[in-house]
Amino acid sequence: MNNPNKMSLTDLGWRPILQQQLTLEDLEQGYVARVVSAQRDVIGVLSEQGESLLPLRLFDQKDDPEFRPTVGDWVWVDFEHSRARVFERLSYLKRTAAGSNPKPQSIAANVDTLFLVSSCNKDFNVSKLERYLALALEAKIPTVIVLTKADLTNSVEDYEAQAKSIHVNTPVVVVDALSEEAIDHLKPWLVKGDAIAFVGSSGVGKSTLTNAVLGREAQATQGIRVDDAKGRHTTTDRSMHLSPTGTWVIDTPGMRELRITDVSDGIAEVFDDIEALKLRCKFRNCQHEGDEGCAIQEAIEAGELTMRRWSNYLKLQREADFAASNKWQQREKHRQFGKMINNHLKQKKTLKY
Ligand SMILES: Nc1nc2c(ncn2[C@@H]2O[C@H](COP(=O)(O)OP(=O)(O)OP(=O)(O)O)[C@@H](O)[C@H]2O)c(=O)[nH]1
Ligand SMILES: [Zn+2]
Repeated sequence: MNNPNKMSLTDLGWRPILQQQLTLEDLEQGYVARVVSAQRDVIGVLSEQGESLLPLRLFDQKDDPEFRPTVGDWVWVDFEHSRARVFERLSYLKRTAAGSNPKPQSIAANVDTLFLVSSCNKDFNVSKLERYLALALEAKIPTVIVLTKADLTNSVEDYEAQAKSIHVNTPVVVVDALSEEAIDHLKPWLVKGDAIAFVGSSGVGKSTLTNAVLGREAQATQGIRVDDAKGRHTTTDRSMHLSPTGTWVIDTPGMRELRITDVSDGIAEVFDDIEALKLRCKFRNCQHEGDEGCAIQEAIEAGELTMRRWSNYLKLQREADFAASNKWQQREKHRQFGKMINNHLKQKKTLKY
């Protein structure tokens, strides 16, 4: 059957480094595809063969929320023998759902550029941007901060300067997302074959920018409530769309649920200034609480480090430590349970023979 959605691996965003994960045998027995949509039991993929739907049960990793295929993933499929596997990811973004037993949920894999969207109004919050950026850098995704609603403020420069102060290597662009030029500001990152994604609070303009990149009429965007600067949540599906210029846009649901999981590396990267200062404290075990020769305290007094940034660093670090310890406790619980079962089986065996 003629499949209209046949695409070359290059157009799908294939990277030579992924080749290392393929054997000659793999290529003889199966094919490589990219996941463009994910539902509960089935994923949609595109490949040189065209478009197809694959049941999740083909994958060994199907029961692990972190390793089952998600949007953006590369997969290898041997349909004849009902086998499939997910490639090791070049980047991976997940979130932790709320609740007493938080399970990680995949947001996207192999994203090339993440646009962290906030707007020049009450949504703008440096500590929140630092939090998102820590997650993005932990996920190993090059990130750009996009400030929307430039047309609704007189203090664009002020917002821009604050955003730029977060991390030297993270570019900041300021746009009126409704204007025709908005897309020009994002052009440097809209590379053919690359996958991009917009994250940020509800109502900041993610759908508007997505529609601009995809060249489609704005749909499903909703009016923002002026009084509390909160928009309604309107984006729900999780899939990857192709723009007219060949860039893939991964459409993610609102990320209000984004929580700090185990992101100590991301935090260290966002706050590299603080990490560098800590090395300059007089004593190696400095608690940075008024200790003699504390470089952190000195930087705060000199106005080089804001109390806000320091407090947010401590707060995010505490959350990350907590998440890490929780993870360890969960693993320990599993280990103990496994041990109990083993002992039980052993006992049964002894009884039998
Ligand atoms: N004036 C102005 N309005 C904007 C701008 N960006 C977005 N809006 C408006 O703000 C509202 C919310 O924009 P959306 O694109 O739906 O926001 P979103 O981030 O996708 O929101 P969710 O789907 O809820 O996550 C819409 O009414 C947009 O038209 C901008 O730069 N300037
Ligand atoms: Zn110190």
